[in-house]
Amino acid sequence: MEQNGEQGNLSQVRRVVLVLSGKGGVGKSTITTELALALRHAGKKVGILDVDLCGPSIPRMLCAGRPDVHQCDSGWVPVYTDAQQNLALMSIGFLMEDPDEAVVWRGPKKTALIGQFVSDVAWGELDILLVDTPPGTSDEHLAVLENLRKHRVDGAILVTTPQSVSTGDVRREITFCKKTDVRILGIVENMSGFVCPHCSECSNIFSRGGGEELAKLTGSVFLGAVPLDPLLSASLEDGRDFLQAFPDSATFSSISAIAQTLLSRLEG
Ligand SMILES: Nc1ncnc2c1ncn2[C@@H]1O[C@H](COP(=O)(O)OP(=O)(O)OP(=O)(O)O)[C@@H](O)[C@H]1O
Ligand code: SF4
Repeated sequence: MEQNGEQGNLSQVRRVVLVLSGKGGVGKSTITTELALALRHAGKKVGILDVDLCGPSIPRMLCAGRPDVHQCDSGWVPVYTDAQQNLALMSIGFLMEDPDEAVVWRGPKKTALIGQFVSDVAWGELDILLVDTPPGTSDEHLAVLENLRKHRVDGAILVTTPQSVSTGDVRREITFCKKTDVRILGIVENMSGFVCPHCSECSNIFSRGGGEELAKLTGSVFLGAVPLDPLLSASLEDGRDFLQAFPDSATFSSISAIAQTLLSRLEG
């Protein structure tokens, strides 16, 4: 593919933020999607780069389907999920004919593909690009970092659940960020309490507050907690904008507050 100069495709992207989690299923893609929507509601021009090869779920959450992606002179053209073109998405899933094929790829093939993918999207002007990575820490993460770093990486958000805080997965992420010199913008505790679908009362079915405690212990910032909310999972299944549909919910307030704290961290 014709290139647009060194990392030219990211040259108009003001902030680049990685979203990491110690293990799968903790809601990393959910938090990426909801933060992107909250930032867009706050008037920002946002992009999501979904490099989760083994489970590219963001297109489903944003109801983007499997579009034919096109190339222009400067790279792959992202898919816009809104009429105003304020939320751009590029998923590695768009480029795979068979979504199961990545499972059998060997390490070098994965890292080469990810490296090229990161460099080859024609983002245009963006306030923030959120990068949804695979769970854990791997060579794929290093390939993402190496390629983004030619332009910039402003930091990482770590997503955890109350239970995984105690298993050490998040600590490994923190060590990864420290070793690779990536600024930790903060920790998000997801599935923190359960919102009753009948009365909207939030109950703590698991322990709560572990993310905040971990943030204190490791000298990181606690960005906030998001409850397990059946209305949120239903919205994600339908590809509906939860923040637009439920602006009075406590979950809406939590997500918006996290987005605001993130913005001030990026400015600070
Ligand atoms: N706060 C929440 N409230 C309701 N449902 C949630 C919440 N967070 C995540 N989920 C649901 O949990 C499931 C897993 O979430 P998600 O795909 O975001 O996890 P993940 O960490 O990105 O997983 P992986 O990286 O392994 O693909 C999804 O079906 C999502 O809808
Ligand atoms: S929180 Fe209230 S409405 Fe919901 S299940 Fe419990 S008692 Fe019923």
